[in-house]
Amino acid sequence: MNATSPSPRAIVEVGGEKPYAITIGPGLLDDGALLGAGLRGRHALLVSDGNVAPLYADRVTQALRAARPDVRIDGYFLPPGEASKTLAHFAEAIDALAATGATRDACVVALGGGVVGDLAGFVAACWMRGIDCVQIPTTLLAMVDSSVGGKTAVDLPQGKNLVGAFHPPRAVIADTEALLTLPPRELRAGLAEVVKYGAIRDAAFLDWLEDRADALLAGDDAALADAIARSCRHKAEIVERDPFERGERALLNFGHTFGHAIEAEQGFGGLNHGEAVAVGMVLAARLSARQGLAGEAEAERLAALLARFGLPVALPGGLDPAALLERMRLDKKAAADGLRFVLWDGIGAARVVAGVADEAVLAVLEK
Ligand SMILES: NC(=O)c1ccc[n+]([C@@H]2O[C@H](COP(=O)([O-])OP(=O)(O)OC[C@H]3O[C@@H](n4cnc5c(N)ncnc54)[C@H](O)[C@@H]3O)[C@@H](O)[C@H]2O)c1
Ligand SMILES: O=C(O)C(=O)C[C@@H](O)[C@H](O)[C@H](O)COP(=O)(O)O
Ligand SMILES: [Zn+2]
Repeated sequence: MNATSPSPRAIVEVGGEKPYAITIGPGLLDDGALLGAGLRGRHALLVSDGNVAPLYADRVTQALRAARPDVRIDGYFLPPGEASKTLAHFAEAIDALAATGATRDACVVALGGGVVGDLAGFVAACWMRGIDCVQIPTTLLAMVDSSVGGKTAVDLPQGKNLVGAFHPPRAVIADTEALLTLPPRELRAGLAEVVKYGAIRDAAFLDWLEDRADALLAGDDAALADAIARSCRHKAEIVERDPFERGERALLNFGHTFGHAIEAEQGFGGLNHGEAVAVGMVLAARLSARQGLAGEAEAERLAALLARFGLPVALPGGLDPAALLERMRLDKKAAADGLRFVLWDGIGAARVVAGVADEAVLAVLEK
């Protein structure tokens, strides 16, 4: 590629009441015009974490300053990891917005993985009842899932994402070159959410993932860019029709009733989100088989692909099934009449199922 030819970019449009674009490609972190297009006012708060900020915060700040010298840019950096997605860090970020004098046209710029994106998005949703948020995801998981769709939240010790808001971003800018510094464990975690799209609604995508597994694991740019764009198209199609999870959006929660219970029961310091979702998807597929909805062989095919991606496919030791079941009662799909699970009729065909007996859930957890 020479200096005059533009970098290859994919753009996925997310429609709905507040439409926005997801731009995917290499070198976007230096594109001040693209990054700065989301800034309406004179204040921006760059939210990042202690791993990502030393790698990318200066580059993004410089690109923004070059494009928008009139904007005051301050930073708020979290300690890395799920354990930072708390009300305490939310309050610190809010204090940073107050200190910067952010007006209602200010922008929160989320530079990092899903932890940064969820927390920063929630900060943007709450400051003066809602200001702009530009998502700049730097993990595969954040590029394929968390930066899109406007679910923002922090965790409580009692459970995942229990305090949050729906607040769609103004723009999503995914620089695929950021994946070059991503630790392999985090790349694998992102692949779990990629597999999810195949599992819930696109059997052909699951075939493609099986074919391209080695390339994806090796960090092949073209395979990753393709997987990101395909995943974003799936998520965009769902969230533009059902932004507030009144219906089909719940399918994106496949594996999450189990997964979130695992993360909370481990105090947000055990499996990471993608890993917990991998285990959760296998458990949901096994529960589907137990309920007579799908065959055991399909659950094993899913488990085999996830294992090939180096993801866990069985409950970690030391977790009590009864305690996990209790955790699930705070799942956001649960209602007065009990738990709801996303199960499947087979690969590519997920649906929400109510009325699953506790005994069936415990049997799958104990197996
Ligand atoms: N809002 C949503 O729709 C949605 C969807 C999926 C997941 N989530 C949330 O996302 C979170 C998980 O996100 P995650 O997997 O990105 O985890 P994360 O944000 O903790 O990032 C993983 C690790 O990678 C580091 N990192 C990030 N980018 C890097 C880079 N380019 N180079 C080097 N290191 C880098 C981070 O510092 C961190 O240590 C969970 O809290 C989950 O609940 C939200
Ligand atoms: O966007 C969605 O909707 C999802 O469910 C995507 C999930 O991958 C994500 O982990 C989400 O944060 C879970 O939401 P929750 O409502 O179960 O907290
Ligand atoms: Zn998830």
